[in-house]
Amino acid sequence: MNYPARVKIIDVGPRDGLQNEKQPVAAAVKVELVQRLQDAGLKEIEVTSYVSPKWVPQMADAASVMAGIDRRGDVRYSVLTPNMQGFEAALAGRPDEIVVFGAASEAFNQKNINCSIAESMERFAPVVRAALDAGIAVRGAMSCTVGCPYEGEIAPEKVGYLAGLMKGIGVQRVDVADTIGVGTPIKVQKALEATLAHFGIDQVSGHFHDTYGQALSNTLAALELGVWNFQSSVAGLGGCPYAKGATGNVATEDVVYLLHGMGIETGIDLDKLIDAGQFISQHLGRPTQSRVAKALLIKRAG
Ligand SMILES: CC(C)(COP(=O)([O-])OP(=O)([O-])OC[C@H]1O[C@@H](n2cnc3c(N)ncnc32)[C@H](O)[C@@H]1OP(=O)([O-])[O-])[C@@H](O)C(=O)NCCC(=O)NCCSC(=O)C[C@@](C)(O)CC(=O)[O-]
Repeated sequence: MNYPARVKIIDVGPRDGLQNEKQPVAAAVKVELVQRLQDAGLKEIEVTSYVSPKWVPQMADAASVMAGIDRRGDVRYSVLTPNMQGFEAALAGRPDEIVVFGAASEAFNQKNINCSIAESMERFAPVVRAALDAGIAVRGAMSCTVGCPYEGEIAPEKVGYLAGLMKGIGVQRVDVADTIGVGTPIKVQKALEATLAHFGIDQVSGHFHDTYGQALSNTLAALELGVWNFQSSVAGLGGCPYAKGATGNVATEDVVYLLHGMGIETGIDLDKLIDAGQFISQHLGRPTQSRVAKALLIKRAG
C-alpha cells in the first residue's frame, strides 16, 4: 500500500473543540491554545466562527480571539462564516481562509444553519465570491457525510450532490465530516470517493469524530485513498451543538502518533502538542480524551 509521505493536519480544537463548552472559555485561553498549537508545529488552525451568539454562545468572542493571536506567516488561520453577516464581521480579523458549512443531510442542515441545502448555497455563493475577491481562501465543510442524527445512514450520492454544489459556487476545497462518528472504513471511503468525483485529492480532507471509536480506522481508510489532509482536535475536544451525544473530533495527538508510526511526516512535535492538550484539558477541568497523550503522560511521569 502506498501511503502519502506527508500529511497536513488542521487543528480544529479552538473552534470545533470548544464551541460546545457550556462554561464560557476566556478569549485569552483560546488565544493561548492557538499559540501552543502553532508552537507545536501546526500550520493550519481553525480558530473560531462568526455565527449567531444566540445559537453558539461560546463563539461570541470571535473578534477578540482573532485580534489576540500572534500571527505567523507560515500558519493558515481559518474561521467559519455561514453568511454575509458572518463574513463581513470576520474581515477585521484577517482570516487566511473562511469556511462555509453545509450538510449532506437536509435535516441536519436545517437544524444547524436554519435553512435547506439549496438555500444554504444561495447564502454561501456571495460569501465565496467576496472571499475570493478579497484574496481569502475558501473551504467547504460537509457534515453528516456518513450518518445523521436525524436521518440515519447517508448515501454517498447525497455527499456527491453536496460536493458538486460546493464546487459549483467556487469552494476551493472540502472537508468530508463524519459529524457523529458512526462511520466505518468502507462507508467513509465511499463518502470520500463521492467527493473526489468533484474535487482533486489535494482538495479533500477527512474530518472524523470518534464517538464510536472508529476515527483512526477511518483515517487509515482515507490515507489508503491518498487523502493527505485531516482535521482533528487537540485532546480530542469537542462535540457539535446540533448532534446530541456526538463526542469530539479524533485527538490530534492520536493521529500524529499513528502517522509518525507509519513514517508519515507531519511537521508536528508530539511532546509540545501533548503540552497544548494538557493546557486546555486542565483549563476545562477534565482529562484529555487522547489515548496517546494519556499513555505518554504516564511514561513521562516515570
Ligand atoms: C447560520 C445562522 C446565523 C442562521 O440563523 P438565522 O436565524 O436563520 O439567521 P437570520 O439571518 O434570520 O438572523 C437571525 C439573527 O441572527 C443574527 N445573525 C445572523 N447571522 C449571524 C452571524 N453570522 N453572526 C452573528 N449573528 C448573526 C442576526 O443578526 C439576527 O439577530 P437578531 O436580530 O435576532 O438579534 C444560525 O443558524 C447559526 O448561527 N447557526 C450556528 C451554526 C454553527 O455554528 N454550528 C456549529 C458549527 S458546524 C459544525 O460544527 C460541523 C463541522 C463544520 O465541524 C463539521 C462536522 O463535524 O460536521
